Amino acid sequence: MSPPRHIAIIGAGAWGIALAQNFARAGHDVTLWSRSSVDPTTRRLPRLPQVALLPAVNVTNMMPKGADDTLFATPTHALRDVAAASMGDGLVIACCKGLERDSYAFPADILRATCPGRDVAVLSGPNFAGEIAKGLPAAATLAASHLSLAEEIASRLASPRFRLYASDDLTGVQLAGAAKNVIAIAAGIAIGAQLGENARAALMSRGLAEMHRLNRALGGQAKTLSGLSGMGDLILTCTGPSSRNFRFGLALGQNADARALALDETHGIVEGCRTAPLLLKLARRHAIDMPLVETVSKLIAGDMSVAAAKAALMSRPLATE
Ligand SMILES: NC(=O)c1ccc[n+]([C@@H]2O[C@H](COP(=O)([O-])OP(=O)(O)OC[C@H]3O[C@@H](n4cnc5c(N)ncnc54)[C@H](O)[C@@H]3O)[C@@H](O)[C@H]2O)c1
Ligand SMILES: O=P(O)(O)OC[C@H](O)CO
Repeated sequence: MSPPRHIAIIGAGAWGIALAQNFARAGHDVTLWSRSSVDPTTRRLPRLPQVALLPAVNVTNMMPKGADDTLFATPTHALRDVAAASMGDGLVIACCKGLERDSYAFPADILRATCPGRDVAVLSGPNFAGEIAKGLPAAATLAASHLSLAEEIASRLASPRFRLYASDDLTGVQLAGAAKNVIAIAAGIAIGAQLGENARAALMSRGLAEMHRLNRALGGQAKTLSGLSGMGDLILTCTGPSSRNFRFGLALGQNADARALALDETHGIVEGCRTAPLLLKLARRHAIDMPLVETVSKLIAGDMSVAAAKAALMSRPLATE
């Protein structure tokens, strides 16, 4: 085991709380920052009153300073503001999955801009927060600009319950993390609209093909998409009923008022809703065809019905694999 570190987690939603539990259990000194005020007597967070944190987690609404490592677990759209307010000179790790509006920046690019001079890494993989919080076994990719840096970070943050695999492919890891949420919405729609398991598998495979095309254009490595942050997270999010992206798609496929649900962040962020139109624009900038992402964007915007989406995707010109 590596020596305990002072770890700051920024963002006290499902993922921030789970990461705090994980690192506290592994023996680190953890400070969890919540933007809402915290009740110090119960150590419970007002937005998630059912969550009682391990005693080793120090909860604060003052931005922690002097941490060895700072992990950001807010939604992607909030990252720039909270990272700009973060203090210290230690490593910063993006744990959110998505793209920033207007800039189309991935989380690590946002951290590079807001935390100059600090090492930047990304943590991404098939990880439902609820399972991590319980200490169930899991694995993820830890990416940094150099493999040696990624390996060093992985070795000091991994634990017997949470294995970390090092990667130097920041682009591939982040593209996969952003895109799988969009494909998971498509998978949920297919199941919600009773289009069948064959349709879901086809959407996952063709979604992966779209991810490969954009990944190549952005300079990411193909092998990343076969790994934990690629296939691993795609499988989990498209098939795990606790995925919020999948559940949102399910509701949309069942004709429920899913758009209102997605915008209500008290049920947790559905990152794929924000990501879909941004990913489509990013793809168009690189002249990459992403018909599935385009279709999901239209469905989310209410510009297409599920029946029309099914007809459009099934009548596209036949292609090779
Ligand atoms: N939940 C998971 O299983 C999981 C796993 C891996 C990665 N992620 C990613 O982590 C990120 C966060 O997800 P989550 O599940 O914790 O979401 P969540 O909706 O449960 O929590 C989001 C947290 O961010 C805070 N927040 C929102 N806007 C903010 C702002 N402008 N400034 C400061 N804080 C703000 C909210 O108060 C809340 O505490 C997402 O990008 C998600 O894709 C989630
Ligand atoms: O609940 P979701 O759909 O945001 O997915 C959570 C994680 O990203 C799964 O790895």
